Amino acid sequence: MSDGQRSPTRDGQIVVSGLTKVYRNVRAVDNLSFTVEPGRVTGFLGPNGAGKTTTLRMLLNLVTPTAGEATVGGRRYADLTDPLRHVGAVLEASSAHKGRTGLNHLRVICAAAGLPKRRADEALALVGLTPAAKRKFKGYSLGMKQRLGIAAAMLGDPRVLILDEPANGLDPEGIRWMRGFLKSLAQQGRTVLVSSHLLSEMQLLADDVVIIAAGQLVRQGPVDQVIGSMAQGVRVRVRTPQADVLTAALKAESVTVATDEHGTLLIGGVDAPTVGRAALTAGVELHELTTERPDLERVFLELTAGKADIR
Ligand SMILES: Nc1ncnc2c1ncn2[C@@H]1O[C@H](COP(=O)(O)OP(=O)(O)OP(=O)(O)O)[C@@H](O)[C@H]1O
Repeated sequence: MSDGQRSPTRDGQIVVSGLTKVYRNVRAVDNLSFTVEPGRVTGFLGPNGAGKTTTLRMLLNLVTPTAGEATVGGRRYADLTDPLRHVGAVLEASSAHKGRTGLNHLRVICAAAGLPKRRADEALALVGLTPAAKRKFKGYSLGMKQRLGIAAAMLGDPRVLILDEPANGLDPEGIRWMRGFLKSLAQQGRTVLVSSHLLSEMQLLADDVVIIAAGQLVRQGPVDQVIGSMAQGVRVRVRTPQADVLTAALKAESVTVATDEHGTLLIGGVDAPTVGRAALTAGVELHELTTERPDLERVFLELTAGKADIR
């Protein structure tokens, strides 16, 4: 890596260590520590108000921490000699001068950052916006604005990309494009840190997750491991007009039976064929019998339950 950026920390690795931000009466981020590895997409997840944006802003030196620090490749963002060449960031839907074309918008940034003009054309091509290069920003759709924001972040060909809710407002095709694009950046060995509320999308996109709630770390690790760590894994979902009879029949099998708000039974510790046989033996009519595997959404809701309050 250039600029003598060597350190015991791996190039492109993000290390957040004891990071804390206290506003007047709220601990927005509370002694938070985690690492983000290069070559992987890391989903940064948390309920509303968990402290995700504040953390990302501290990483980018836009907010001063009350305590702790965050480094990229062993250096604080403020200490990077040429930050745009190391870290690209997309914090909110891109804004630009309304009358300026997408290409000119990027050229202005290149000029200000001392980057060659051709990077504007390259970055536009990278996000598929070349056909709209000469169109004015005011005519861009929300999806095109998001792409332009990413193009701006890629101008310095950074090793690390940080995005806050990049899928916000995108249509399904836009979301699919974003997924492929971010995965390809990780495959090139870059570090990709993405905050999002869209848990089903994160399950498709992320290799690792960092889950926070109320400013604190709740869980960190590869998505598969985090899902696999669920106390109750696979469960059987049953709808029946004779829930009491089936529950009594299953008690003998020493299984756990819970009921959701619609009266559907959620049965743990047993497989679907066993439930089906118990129902047949007890003469119970079934309207649904399905095996439910844990997913990121279920894990997230279980891990952050009761911590999603507005602070
Ligand atoms: N500038 C500020 N002044 C005072 N409080 C703030 C400020 N910025 C954030 N907060 C508070 O800090 C907490 C964390 O906010 P933050 O925006 O970081 O959460 P978030 O996880 O990004 O939320 P969301 O998912 O809703 O965007 C919230 O309680 C918020 O009200």
